Amino acid sequence: MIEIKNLNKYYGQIKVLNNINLSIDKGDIFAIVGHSGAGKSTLLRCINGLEDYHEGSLLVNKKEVKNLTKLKLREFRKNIGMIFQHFSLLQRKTVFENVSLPMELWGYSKDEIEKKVLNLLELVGLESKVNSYPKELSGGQKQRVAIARALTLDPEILLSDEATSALDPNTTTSILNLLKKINKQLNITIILVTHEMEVVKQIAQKALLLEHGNIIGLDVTEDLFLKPDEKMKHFLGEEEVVPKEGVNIKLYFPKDNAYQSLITSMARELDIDFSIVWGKLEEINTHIIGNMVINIKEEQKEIVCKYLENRAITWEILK
Ligand SMILES: Nc1ncnc2c1ncn2[C@@H]1O[C@H](COP(=O)(O)OP(=O)(O)OP(=O)(O)O)[C@@H](O)[C@H]1O
Repeated sequence: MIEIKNLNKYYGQIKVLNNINLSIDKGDIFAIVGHSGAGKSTLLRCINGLEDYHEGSLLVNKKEVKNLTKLKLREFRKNIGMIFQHFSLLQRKTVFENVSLPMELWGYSKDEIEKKVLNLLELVGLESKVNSYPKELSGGQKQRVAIARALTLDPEILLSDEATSALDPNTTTSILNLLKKINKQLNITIILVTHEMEVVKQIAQKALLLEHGNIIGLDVTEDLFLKPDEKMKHFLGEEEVVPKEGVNIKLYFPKDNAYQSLITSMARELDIDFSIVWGKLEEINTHIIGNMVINIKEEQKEIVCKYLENRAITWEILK
């Protein structure tokens, strides 16, 4: 649905997006992650045609975005809803009026607007707030209004620019659950920009990591977190502190393997002792994944490696 090839974008002399290549399928929930200034919002704005790009290609539904005429661009943007960190609601308008705004601009009839807006407010769980004003709503409720507004024109794509960054963790989870529901029920492709790894873990099926305009990771979310490469570790700020003595082995448990008592059976079968340096289990995109570092004696290295080689498990010796 979205195909980006060798995309470069400059602000003046400064290259802010460097050789971006990625594709997003219909129905995906795709995260663009990075620290401040990485180029996330710029990439999002290139996707909806708000920003121009200088080199490369960006196809949405097989159309090159930068070649769209003004008129076509207006039609194109109708197909892309957007939500923001600070909700962008009009304070003097009620919830109903805020949500109905895009439909009014597009000249829909009063009946169509009323039906659609009430349906959407029900979908986002705000039917009781139809006549409230934004100042009477919590942050989470304001974002629900913004989500309803973004869906009025039946877009195929929803772009979210740090939509949960101003919310507390519980409210964030409830908004992410709403986005998942929308993705499933309406089959809307969701692209979200965030600097929060928790958001990525909770919702994204795939994620792109951006640093200074460069892609430093692009994968299925579980794989990004299951076995992070050096860049990803640095990105996550994870420094592995391990004992200097002996051999440290890191074990990665994929989705369905997390609960297997592999290490206890290994200890029993090989009749060896080892220490667990650290371990953690995490829920990523509804799958449990985990990793663990064990420390063994140098003389046990060969037999343990042999044992692990015969298992369906990923592992590495930490240097
Ligand atoms: N209109 C502009 N003119 C010039 N430079 C810009 C403009 N917009 C963004 N930049 C620069 O481009 C780079 C990428 O900005 P962008 O807003 O895309 O990053 P980001 O990853 O979304 O950051 P944040 O999370 O802080 O919003 C930054 O160095 C920024 O200063």
